[in-house]
Amino acid sequence: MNSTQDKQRTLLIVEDDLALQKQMRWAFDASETVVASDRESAIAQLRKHEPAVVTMDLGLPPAPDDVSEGFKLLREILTLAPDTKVIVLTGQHDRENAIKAVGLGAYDFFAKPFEPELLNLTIERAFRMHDLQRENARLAALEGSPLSGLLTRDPGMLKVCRTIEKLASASATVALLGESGTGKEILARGLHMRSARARERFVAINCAAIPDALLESELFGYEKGAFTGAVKQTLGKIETANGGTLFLDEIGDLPLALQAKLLRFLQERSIERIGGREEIPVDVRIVCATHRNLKAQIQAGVFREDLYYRLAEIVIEIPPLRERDGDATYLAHAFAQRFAKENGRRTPIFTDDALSAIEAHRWPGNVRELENCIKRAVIMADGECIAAEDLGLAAGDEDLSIFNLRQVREDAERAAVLKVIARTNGNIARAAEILGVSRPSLYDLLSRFGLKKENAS
Ligand SMILES: Nc1ncnc2c1ncn2[C@@H]1O[C@H](COP(=O)(O)OP(=O)(O)OP(=O)(O)O)[C@@H](O)[C@H]1O
Repeated sequence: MNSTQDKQRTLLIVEDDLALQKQMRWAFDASETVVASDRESAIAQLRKHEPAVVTMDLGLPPAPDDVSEGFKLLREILTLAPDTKVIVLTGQHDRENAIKAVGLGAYDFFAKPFEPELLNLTIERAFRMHDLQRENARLAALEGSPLSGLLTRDPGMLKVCRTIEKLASASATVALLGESGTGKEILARGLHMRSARARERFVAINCAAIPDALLESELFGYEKGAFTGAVKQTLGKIETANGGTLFLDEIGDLPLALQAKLLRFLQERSIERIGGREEIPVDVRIVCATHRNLKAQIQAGVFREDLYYRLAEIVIEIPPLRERDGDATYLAHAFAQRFAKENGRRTPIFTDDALSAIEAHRWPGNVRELENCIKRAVIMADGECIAAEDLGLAAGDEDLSIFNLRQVREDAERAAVLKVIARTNGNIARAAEILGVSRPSLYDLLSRFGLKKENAS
């Protein structure tokens, strides 16, 4: 967290006049300043420090009297880091180039010689604008989730959402397979809301939560007097969902006798209430879900194969939370914001060790477990921070996975180094520049990964 904040306050000064460079560094000491005196070193600094704001002279070596090198640098900065706020310093009567620079995407311009106080104000404003844009982008990402109420940034999960969107208009029966708490119901609702049936009802029934003896009447309904206690005619969930979508959760727990009855309904598309004689046509779209392995259940003889093929016209596998890149911390922030708002509190900040613990935990209960964990932490946290101990996650678990995370980082670093070394044909100076590290650091990495060449230059 802190390192990101520091980065956001970094100012890059590109100035070839070393005396002026020093003066500027001194004048703008409210920010972390880094300097460069030509285009190449400026780009290297940009990659390394990711400054939020850059001030740059348009006249840069090798032709300080010309603006072409300056414009080239401006274009490169805006291509590499489009959010950077660039303030261009021009000659006293150089309106034309100033306007051109702003046209290319510079944030503002200033004529030289400048008054440090005035330039400082513009720099401050640029930092604020940068922060605001970041915050807006973050909020937009929160709101612009692919399906209503579903938050994710993981490519695998985004793909699932796109599939759901595509399938919404079709009438095919969809089976959602995934561990408990992975969001199967949210996805089923998303499918319904995006379909032509959205104005009709979405009816959910959890086959595992209702005793077998009651499940039949819950699904199919009954006529008055059908059995003791049947005091009035009652519609079942299937009929209630007529015109809309029926979500059969935990379908793997449906008893065999009811499997036969459900299969008949799927074939005939009509039902008979318990104790009734009438065939009632029902038009529903079926979405079912289970955390069980249906194929294994078929093998074991507890799930009908013919029903499986009726239900699983399209199968969507939902990845568990531990396999979604970055989603655990992303969701943790979103839930903390939501629960804090609901409790009239300020959104707490996660400490670094809390974030590491969230990343490291395996989340066997998936998003539901994470949601409950953050809800409790928001209530338990004393101040404005959520620390690792507020989360109450098992410590042993953590250590193991931190080891794994390190491995993941190391693998990613190794892959990046290898790729850049290959691209630059072994040119260490160039590779270090692209990777945003110093040459000695790159040598260290090469030897750590056993990639060091004897005569590396
Ligand atoms: N990607 C997500 N973004 C936000 N909230 C989510 C997400 N996935 C799940 N949730 C929330 O987590 C909880 C569990 O989700 P849901 O009931 O859809 O899971 P499920 O897979 O159907 O679980 P089960 O198999 O136990 O019925 C719900 O409160 C839901 O709102």
